[in-house]
Amino acid sequence: MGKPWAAPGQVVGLLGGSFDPPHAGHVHLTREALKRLRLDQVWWLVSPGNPLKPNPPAPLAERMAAARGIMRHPKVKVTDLEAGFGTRATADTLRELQRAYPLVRFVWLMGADNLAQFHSWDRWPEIMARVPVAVLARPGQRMRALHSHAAQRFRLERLPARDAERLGRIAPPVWLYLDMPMRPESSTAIRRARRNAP
Ligand SMILES: Nc1ncnc2c1ncn2[C@@H]1O[C@H](COP(=O)(O)OP(=O)(O)OP(=O)(O)O)[C@@H](O)[C@H]1O
Ligand SMILES: O=C(O)c1ccc[n+]([C@@H]2O[C@H](COP(=O)([O-])O)[C@@H](O)[C@H]2O)c1
Repeated sequence: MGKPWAAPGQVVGLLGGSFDPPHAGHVHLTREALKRLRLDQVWWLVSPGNPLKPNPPAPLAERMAAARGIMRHPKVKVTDLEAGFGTRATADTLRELQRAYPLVRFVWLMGADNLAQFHSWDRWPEIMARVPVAVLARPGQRMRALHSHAAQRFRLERLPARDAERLGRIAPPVWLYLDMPMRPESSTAIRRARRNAP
């Protein structure tokens, strides 16, 4: 796959995930982020494998094809950039992206469940230092996320949601939590339902 392109100064949201499989919750998060954060683009980073998940996901090509099938929007690109870089840890992926696209402004997007365990990610403060972070609501995760270790440690760097449009142009560390109409889908639930299907 060719590398995606962004013009100098563009603000590009990054949604990293296993996408095993991709679902309507991912699409919803992406559309909300595009609109609320005024992003020029969103790039999905379909992960070769989450470093914290012991079981390997479905083959990358399968997840890429499914992601391209479900996420159709002119401003969204589904990528396997991490496979190309040979990175798994997000801190490494961001370093490579910033090296490859020095004039692009990246914003890390994630669901609230990921903020709740963000402090277990490899070199997570480096991620906060590299890019603004937007955390989007996910059912049942609001309190866990907002009381998480990462939220507490970076409480002074939290931007109010009303300033969402500015997030991508503020120097990190900076983050915000965005409430939005929530979607219940999860890949775990879909995999379970498929396993139990007759
Ligand atoms: N329904 C949803 N609402 C909001 N964010 C979501 C939703 N589903 C996934 N996300 C976010 O999308 C990103 C990628 O998610 P991922 O591919 O792990 O899907 P998942 O449904 O959480 O998978 P799994 O159940 O296997 O952990 C993560 O930041 C996650 O928080
Ligand atoms: O860098 C890490 O240590 C790290 C630990 C857990 C998850 N991540 C990233 O978080 C994103 C969401 O992962 P997942 O598996 O929950 O979809 C994906 O881009 C992973 O690579 C990254």
